[in-house]
Amino acid sequence: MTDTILITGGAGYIGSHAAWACADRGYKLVVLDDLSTGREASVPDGAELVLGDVADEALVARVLKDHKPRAVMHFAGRIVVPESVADPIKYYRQNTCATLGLLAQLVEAGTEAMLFSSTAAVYEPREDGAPLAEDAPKVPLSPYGQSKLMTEAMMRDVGRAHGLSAAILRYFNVAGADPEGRTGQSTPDATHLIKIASQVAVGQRDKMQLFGDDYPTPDGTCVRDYIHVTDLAEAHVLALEHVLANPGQVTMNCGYGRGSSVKEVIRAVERCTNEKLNVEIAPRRPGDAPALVADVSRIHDTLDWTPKHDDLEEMARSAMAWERKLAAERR
Ligand SMILES: NC(=O)c1ccc[n+]([C@@H]2O[C@H](COP(=O)([O-])OP(=O)(O)OC[C@H]3O[C@@H](n4cnc5c(N)ncnc54)[C@H](O)[C@@H]3O)[C@@H](O)[C@H]2O)c1
Ligand SMILES: O=c1ccn([C@@H]2O[C@H](COP(=O)(O)OP(=O)(O)O[C@H]3O[C@H](CO)[C@H](O)[C@H](O)[C@H]3O)[C@@H](O)[C@H]2O)c(=O)[nH]1
Repeated sequence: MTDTILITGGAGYIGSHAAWACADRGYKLVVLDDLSTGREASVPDGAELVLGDVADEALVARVLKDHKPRAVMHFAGRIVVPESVADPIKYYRQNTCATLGLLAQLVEAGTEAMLFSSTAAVYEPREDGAPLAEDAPKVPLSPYGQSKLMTEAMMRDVGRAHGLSAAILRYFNVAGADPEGRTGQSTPDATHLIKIASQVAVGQRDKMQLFGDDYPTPDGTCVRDYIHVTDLAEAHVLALEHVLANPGQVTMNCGYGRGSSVKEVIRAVERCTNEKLNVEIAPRRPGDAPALVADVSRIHDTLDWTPKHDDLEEMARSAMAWERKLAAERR
């Protein structure tokens, strides 16, 4: 019998890519999403979309009873770092507390496994940009990162006590869009570098800002480990199959283990169009870490995962194609 997977936030950027990856693999899907930042058209054909709040425990209980998913991939949540600094209650409520309710319902329903979207924002950034292994010190700079770290702790305790298997996936910087153009990053006011630079490259924005060129990094701009969302989605399918076959808990960084500076990203986007982007040097953005690069030993030791899109230009090209598609839809 085909396994059913519940995907919370499956209409969102990363969740919809993971949903398509699961659909391509033949899983039956139920997506629970309130469409607060998600896009209904990004949900794979054939997946059942339940409109609602993941914090609504009665609704979650009903979905679990009706569909009996073998596992849940939990993407739903709030993701804007500066907003979390201004409104921490929202982040602890919608990320941490909502996930506590979800965990309670998963235990009640006897669901086998849960995958959770965590983040590199849980780590204490290193000044030297050295790769961060999963056991590196955790000192989140924002309530967003803290809300994710608290959720990780809850998952471990609940998993241990009640036999809920768990894969905690700490994403580094996710970028790009589905190469088949089925989904992409669709939030109108997204703040992510590759999305913004792609919008400038396709003429949807006049200019962009580069936040800080005086960091203690090789070219003075922040360094990040950018991972193509399609490779990340594939890692989810493999992590799902890993925890279903090997009950227990695993925490894995998701990145390529290579840092790129903001200037390098901008140059990669420029190479896609052979045109200079209009970039303004601006002050540092509060809360930005100088460098965040993943140590990816564990994910490679654990999963048979071979990234296929490890290329900044490819990320930028797919993001640009998606921006053009979104613009055409708006016309
Ligand atoms: N984008 C990144 O670079 C990044 C990096 C690290 C971790 N993450 C994590 O990955 C997950 C997905 O991020 P994303 O970039 O796809 O964001 P997104 O905003 O595109 O997706 C979130 C989805 O969840 C839905 N949602 C939000 N709150 C909900 C609620 N209470 N009930 C039901 N649905 C709800 C939204 O409508 C949306 O479809 C988040 O948990 C985020 O913290 C993202
Ligand atoms: O218009 C822009 C946008 C970004 N940047 C810079 O580009 C780098 C990357 O910024 P992003 O906003 O793309 O990504 P962040 O590293 O801030 O954060 C992302 O990755 C984190 C993990 O590393 C968290 O998970 C978070 O949710 C996710 O948004 C930063 O130095 C930022 O200052 C610019 O210079 N100009």
